[in-house]
Amino acid sequence: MSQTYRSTRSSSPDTISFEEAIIQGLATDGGLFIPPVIPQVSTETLFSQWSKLSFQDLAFEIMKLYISSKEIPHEDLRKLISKSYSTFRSEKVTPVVEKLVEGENINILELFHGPTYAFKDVALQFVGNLFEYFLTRHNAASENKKQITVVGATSGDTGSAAIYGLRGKKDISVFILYPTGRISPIQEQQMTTVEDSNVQTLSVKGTFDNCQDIVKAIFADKEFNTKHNVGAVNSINWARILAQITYYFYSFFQLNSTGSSSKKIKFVVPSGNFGDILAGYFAKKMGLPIEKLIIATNENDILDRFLKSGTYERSDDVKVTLSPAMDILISSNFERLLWYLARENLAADINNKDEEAGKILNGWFTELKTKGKFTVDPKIIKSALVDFDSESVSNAETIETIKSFYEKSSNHYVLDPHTAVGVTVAYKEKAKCNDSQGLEYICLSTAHPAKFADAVNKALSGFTAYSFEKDVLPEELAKLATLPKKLKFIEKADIKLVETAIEEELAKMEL
Ligand SMILES: Cc1ncc(COP(=O)(O)O)c(C=O)c1O
Ligand SMILES: N[C@@H](CCOP(=O)(O)O)C(=O)O
Repeated sequence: MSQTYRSTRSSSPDTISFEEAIIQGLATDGGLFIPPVIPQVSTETLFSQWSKLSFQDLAFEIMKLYISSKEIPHEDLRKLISKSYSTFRSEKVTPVVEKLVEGENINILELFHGPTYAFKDVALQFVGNLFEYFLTRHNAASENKKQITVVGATSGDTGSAAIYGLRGKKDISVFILYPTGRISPIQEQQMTTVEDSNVQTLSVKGTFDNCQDIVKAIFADKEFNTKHNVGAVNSINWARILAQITYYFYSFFQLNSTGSSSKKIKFVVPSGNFGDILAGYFAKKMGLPIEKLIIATNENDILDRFLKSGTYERSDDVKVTLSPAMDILISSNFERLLWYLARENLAADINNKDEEAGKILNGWFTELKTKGKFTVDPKIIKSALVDFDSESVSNAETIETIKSFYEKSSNHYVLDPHTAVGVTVAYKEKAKCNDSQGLEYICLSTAHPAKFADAVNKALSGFTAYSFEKDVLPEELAKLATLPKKLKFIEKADIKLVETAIEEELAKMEL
């Protein structure tokens, strides 16, 4: 089994180790690191062994397939996993709430039981501990002490999850860029009220895509990167995707532990940067018999448009929606999927398939940069549609679903607006497909509703029995409003302004 990594844009046969891929974050050619070999798991192993494991044991079985024990000995990997999930409020880490509406096959996979109440915690608690592990080991063995400057972009959730994963960690500083006024008040409070001196938030006048572009440009700035050892916490970092694979297996087993072919499962995933659903693609390719992965987008629907037209087109017109964490125009991780699709469909008959796929991807992404779009061979779309389907959802539909789900579910279940986008898509998919008997939908619930008071109250304030403070808001989040905020404004989405701010703040930090 190969446990090495290569860039999606590389046409060289060279590969790098897991540690290099994680510490480097983004490849110097602008590509994302991927494992060219996806490990396979037999049906026998899945249903006679893995289906009985706890979340932590399952995470260990999956991760050890992607990380050589020469890099992280198994005992250390187990400890890293156990530490990472000890901070979760649910014993199951990511529980499935089954059939909330009587007679309907919609199940909710709750991914928000970590420290910051969003799915990002599942990966970022692990990533924080992984950075610490690699740095401590390096610094103990070398006279050349290393420090990492983590620079991340957020549309609201990655930022706080990264900060909570890395706060107070030795030799690591964290800078998080977010678009001013485009995240929810609680998300901003979560990020800006952390007192640890190694953390700084940067509120940037612009959109999430501007922030993400600046982060990628900082990685490409050789001088700055070499001087500061820039690290990635966004899902450009492979460890983010890896850690998310576990909950696809774990939730599948919660509904179908025997592998019974009459119990099929479709996953519906609210998508923006395509990191969450990409983990589902890896689970499927490893052998988990997922029927379909359904991409659910809000009105920022580049992914849905691509699957329907074959043209990946950047627009500058980001729509402000009620699911702001998905207000994203360019989905970073889509590039990873395209690499596998290009290799399978356009390089199948070539000897050096990996290198050829890299060449193709490089061509597409150069076109995206110069012409604002690229179009793929119809074979790519046909192949993508074997694993994926997609739908987009309007603000009005989002509100309607929060309302109707509250009305008809047991215990008046409150959906956050991102989860509501997914649930709406599940209903659309049900109406569109002639699903077989026994088919179940697992809708990923990517955030706690308390993080998005505006949308939730808009949908539910008409119900006399409903109270946001009493029914939705956890005490831990309510308290944040009273704490002092630490943030720095960046007047323009400009890389130089951001680099200067980082250097000014770094000089003040005692790492
Ligand atoms: C609450 C929430 N839902 C969904 C998404 C979309 O996930 P992804 O970017 O991995 O597609 C995000 C942000 O990434 C999010 O914060
Ligand atoms: N929705 C995200 C955007 C960043 O995505 P990432 O998964 O690449 O970190 C957020 O909440 O910040």
